[in-house]
Amino acid sequence: MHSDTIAALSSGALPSGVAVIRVSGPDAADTMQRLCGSVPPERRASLRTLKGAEGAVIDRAIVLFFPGPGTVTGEDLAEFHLHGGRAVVSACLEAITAAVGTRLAEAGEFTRRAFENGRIDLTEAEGLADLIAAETEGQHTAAILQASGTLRALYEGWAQRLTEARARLEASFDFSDEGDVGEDVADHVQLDVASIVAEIRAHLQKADRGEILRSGFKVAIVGAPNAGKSSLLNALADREVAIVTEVPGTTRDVIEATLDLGGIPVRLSDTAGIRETADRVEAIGVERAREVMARADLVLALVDPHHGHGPLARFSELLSHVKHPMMVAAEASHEDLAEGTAKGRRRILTVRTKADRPAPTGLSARFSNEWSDFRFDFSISARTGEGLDALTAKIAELAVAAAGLDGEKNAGEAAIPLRNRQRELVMETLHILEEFVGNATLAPEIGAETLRRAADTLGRLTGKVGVEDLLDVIFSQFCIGK
Ligand SMILES: Nc1nc2c(c(=O)[nH]1)N(C=O)[C@@H](CNc1ccc(C(=O)N[C@@H](CCC(=O)O)C(=O)O)cc1)CN2
Ligand SMILES: Nc1nc2c(ncn2[C@@H]2O[C@H](COP(=O)(O)OP(=O)(O)OP(=O)(O)O)[C@@H](O)[C@H]2O)c(=O)[nH]1
Ligand SMILES: [Mg+2]
Repeated sequence: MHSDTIAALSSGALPSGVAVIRVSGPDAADTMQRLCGSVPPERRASLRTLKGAEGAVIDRAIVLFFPGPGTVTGEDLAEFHLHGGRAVVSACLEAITAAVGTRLAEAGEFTRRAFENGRIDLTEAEGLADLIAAETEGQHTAAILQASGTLRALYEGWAQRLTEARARLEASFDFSDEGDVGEDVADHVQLDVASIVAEIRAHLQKADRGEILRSGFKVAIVGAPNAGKSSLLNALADREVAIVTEVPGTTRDVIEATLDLGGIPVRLSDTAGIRETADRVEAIGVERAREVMARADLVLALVDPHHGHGPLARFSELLSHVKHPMMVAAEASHEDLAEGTAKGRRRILTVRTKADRPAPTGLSARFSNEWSDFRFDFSISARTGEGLDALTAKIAELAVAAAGLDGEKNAGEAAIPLRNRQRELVMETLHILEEFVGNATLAPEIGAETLRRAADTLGRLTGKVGVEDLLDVIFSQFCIGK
């Protein structure tokens, strides 16, 4: 338990309709007494006139007192729901911190106390941080699950089973001269640990989804210069994010816009038109376009068949820069293209642009002929909006599927490691357990020690084991007042 009492504005930017100041610690009741003249009935909203040291009225406000340990922080907690003016709030904070032993809270300090007092574990604290940062429905859902303990239950469950397995192994040392008994136990423990390993592997496979929920589903808009890439970005973002001109080679840098599609943050990157170029700046842009394409979860390959941006073979060459095992448009069937990720490849959608313009004739027909038989996934016009809804719906569908929000509804399965910290420790646990599984020659004493290390690593995930060094990093990422 802490001996000092902390206070902070826990609501948002001022001025606001109402501002909430929270006070947590042994002097919370005292603070209430000083400012209100009495401590209101526990856990009941009460209207009080708050006064400062000299008796000046600070505000007439709603106040609440929650006695510990049944509170968010596990300590006595006082709340002042004030009129949200800057002077009101600063006068109130000043009056609160006038007492010796009461000070302003640091970022994340309320949540840190909740953790230190055993009200929540580290994964739940991380879930709370994500909950506050959540901007889309998908992020919201994942954060709620994590804040309410789905990861905790999973990791504590594994740690528990490992501890039991180790206990059985250790008990078997004593029987080792009785031959069979020891071997029998060892076999069973091997089976148990193997099934935990399988569960951990399945859990880690969801890490990509966590990454998508946290940092967004990445969509690269690529194609030859002038294909209409920037126009598509602007149309989807519904604002003029990128410069559009009739000059091929207009876009040189990567331009990003984030949309909320199906509850998933979708990060669109408009890129420089890909071509051989002598222009140094444009060449760098083309290189960046290739990098963006290689990292994308989805590639939108745009073609304006009116333009002589080269034959189908060049388009294939373009798509060959997609990092995953290659699919060449000229060779791949339409179905192959559409089934991109289903076969473990990056997904590519081919998009014909400028659908509002009449079919090409004359000179340009020479180039477009090649495309007349090509079956595009989508045909759009940034100018008229034609086809944009269908394309958007497809992107949303793919983003939702990639984030894994379309299937499993039960909480255990939906538990996704969202953070690098979580992924790395789960990975470490897996590697330790892999030393154990299938290693029949391992001496039981060493096996038991291996299981202990794995359980400890899980303990670092939930914060049960040696994480002092981590706490400053984790909690400083919160805002003041949380
Ligand atoms: N005004 C206010 N609103 C808030 C918070 C707060 O601190 N103050 N919270 C801050 O994060 C969240 C709510 N979190 C809370 C968590 C536990 C308890 C609590 O009193 N728990 C007790 C009793 C539970 C019960 O009555 O069922 C307990 O767990 O023992 C209160 C709020 C969001 N809204
Ligand atoms: N008619 C018509 N013109 C379009 C459409 N989309 C884009 N354009 C025109 O095509 C030209 C090129 O558009 P951009 O969006 O700048 O093309 P880009 O692919 O970003 O080109 P770079 O940045 O040079 O690689 C501009 O003159 C646009 O007005 C469309 O749907 N219909
Ligand atoms: Mg452009």
